Amino acid sequence: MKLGRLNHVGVATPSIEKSIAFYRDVMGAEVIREPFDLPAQGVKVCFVDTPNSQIELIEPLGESSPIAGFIAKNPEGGQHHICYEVPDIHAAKSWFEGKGARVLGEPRIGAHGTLIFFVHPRDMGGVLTEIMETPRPGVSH
Ligand SMILES: CC[C@H](C(=O)O)C(=O)SCCNC(=O)CCNC(=O)[C@H](O)C(C)(C)COP(=O)(O)OP(=O)(O)OC[C@H]1O[C@@H](n2cnc3c(N)ncnc32)[C@H](O)[C@@H]1OP(=O)(O)O
Ligand SMILES: [Co+2]
Repeated sequence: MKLGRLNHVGVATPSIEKSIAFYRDVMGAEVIREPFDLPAQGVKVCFVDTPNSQIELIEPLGESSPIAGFIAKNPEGGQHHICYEVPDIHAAKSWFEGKGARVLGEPRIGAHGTLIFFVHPRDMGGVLTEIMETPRPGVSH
């Protein structure tokens, strides 16, 4: 497998509204997209565009949010994961499993509307890693 484009850096926050204000007023982010809920993934999401990638702000949504534990340990929030693009999500899943890495669950639809999965941080040098199928041109995400 060839290292693909860094699609986004996931940043967990207890308050997406406060984080939007930070990226707008301190970091000078021009375009702030509207936050949206991803109940199936247990997060509220807001993408902040950078010149060459995105910051994905994520806030726990619901009791069983997968980031509730992270926010409990890091009440101010913090860098949570990184996401790379791949051309074929299923081939990528087999690749990581073949390398003995723990793929967390089956591929599912992520915040860009394409299939994603996560690889356990303990198998990735301590970095929770999201793998995402590259959005198809002309398909809105
Ligand atoms: C999918 C929508 C959107 C998108 O981009 O499309 C998103 O990205 S949503 C992002 C939120 N969803 C997820 O993160 C799903 C995958 N994550 C998980 O399944 C869990 O967070 C998991 C398994 C990585 C950790 O679960 P939990 O926090 O409940 O377990 P522990 O606290 O026991 O942690 C186990 C072990 O991992 C270390 N850890 C936990 N979180 C992270 C992290 N974000 N980065 C690095 N390391 C992390 C933790 O310190 C523990 O280490 P240990 O040495 O065993 O103590
Ligand atoms: Co993500």
